[in-house]
Amino acid sequence: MSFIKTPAVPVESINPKVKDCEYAVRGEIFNHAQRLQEELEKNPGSRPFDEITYCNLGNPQALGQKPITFFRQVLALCEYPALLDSDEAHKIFSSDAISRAKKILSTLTGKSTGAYSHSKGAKGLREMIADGIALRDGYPANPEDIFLTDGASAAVHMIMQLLIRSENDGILCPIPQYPLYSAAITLHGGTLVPYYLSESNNWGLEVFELKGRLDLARENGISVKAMVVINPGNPTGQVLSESNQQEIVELCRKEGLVLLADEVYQDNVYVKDKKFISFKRIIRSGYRDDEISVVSFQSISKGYYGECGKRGGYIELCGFREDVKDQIYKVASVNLCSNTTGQILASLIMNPPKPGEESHKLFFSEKEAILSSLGRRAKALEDAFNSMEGVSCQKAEGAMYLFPRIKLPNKAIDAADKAGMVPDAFYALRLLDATGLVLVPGSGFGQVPGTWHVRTTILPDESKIPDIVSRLKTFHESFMREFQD
Ligand SMILES: Cc1ncc(COP(=O)(O)O)c(CN[C@@H]2CONC2=O)c1O
Repeated sequence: MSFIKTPAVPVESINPKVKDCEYAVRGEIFNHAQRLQEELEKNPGSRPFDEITYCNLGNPQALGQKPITFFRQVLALCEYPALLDSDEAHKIFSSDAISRAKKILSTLTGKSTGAYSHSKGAKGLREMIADGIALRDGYPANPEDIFLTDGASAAVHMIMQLLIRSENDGILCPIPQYPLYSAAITLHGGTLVPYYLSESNNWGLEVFELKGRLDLARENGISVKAMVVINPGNPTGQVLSESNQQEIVELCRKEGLVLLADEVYQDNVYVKDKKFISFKRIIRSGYRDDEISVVSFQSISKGYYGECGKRGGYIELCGFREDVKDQIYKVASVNLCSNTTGQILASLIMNPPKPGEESHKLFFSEKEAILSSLGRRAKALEDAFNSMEGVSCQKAEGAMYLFPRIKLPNKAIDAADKAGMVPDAFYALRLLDATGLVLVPGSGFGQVPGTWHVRTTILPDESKIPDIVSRLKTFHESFMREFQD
């Protein structure tokens, strides 16, 4: 019997779009961290640190954040409905969790989380989400324009698949950007059209920069279909001003661009002088449905809920014609439906307990404790970075990240070059080897050529922040001494 000598699927034979796409958040530095973690488990004490601290991923519950009690009580009851009839239930679960679970189960096909739901997501859950959007914005939302998805990532892929016909179709993306967008555009065969956020303007979005990039792409034969805006920003942490949002909407209207409004950090605003305003609200307060098309993205992975592993989220469509919405529905139908746990959580984050309800007091205290702590951690890390030689960090107004700029000495850049590495990846790797802290090189998000950054999350437990700051500073001082020009 002849054995196959060559791999059944040689890498040369796979889709080049897959080979071309990159996703730095779980890239080479992360892989090295995994190796170090295995080494530490085998040989404790083998490194100048006891544990790996993953600051590469916005994964709150991986770093100790507790889930919201009310959300988990409702989920538990939905997953095991027999509890609803037991006397024990009322001793463990709040009455509003029990009533919410009964209401949710009544919206599910077969009254079971185990059944396929409608391909847009259970209609009753979409109605609850629509109510939450209307309460947030002060404008109605149509449940038929909401599609529940297995996280915002799946939603981004669905929309890129819809918009991109060939490499001649371009998508305007912020630089730095969350690399889901560059990866999705590559995977779907389109062209990323960059527009640079202005670091000196606290990562503000300048319309003349946008227009210049748009015109340049069009001169090069690119049909620019859409524009991505991430607000609050990842990795930059800015919260757009309402006037900036209005400029963006007007530009999209004038230029016929679909606005892709990634708002997964809408519950993560830490500064008093900013608040989250949805693009949906901006549109509804000044535009007709036939003037602009907007896709709003939401996720259960962020905010104060951080339910990343449950994979839930939604898109809300505004200003799309029925024949296009039918195409989106067709694509959603191919995947049958998103998972029902994620659907339930999406309905919960958009309809949390209200004042006066039994669970509201506990819910509110849990939510405020998480958000105020995130705000303190953001400020502590922002101040730490700004105290370090050659480092400047913009205000972390929202989201879950900091993106400090590091002015690396030429000697460090030469050393990186000799190691065959991009300078900020060289810095991040040296930082990891010295401290166990996993940060992502700014080059993984894009940056103005010749500038170097790293991205860290603000997620390690607040009690660990002083030690993290101390490790960052000690490493940085040693690195800058070693490579002093
Ligand atoms: C701006 C933005 N959009 C979408 C997503 C995807 O969210 P889902 O979990 O709903 O698919 C993320 C995840 N944030 C990534 C994951 O962790 N760190 C990050 O930068 C994100 O930051």
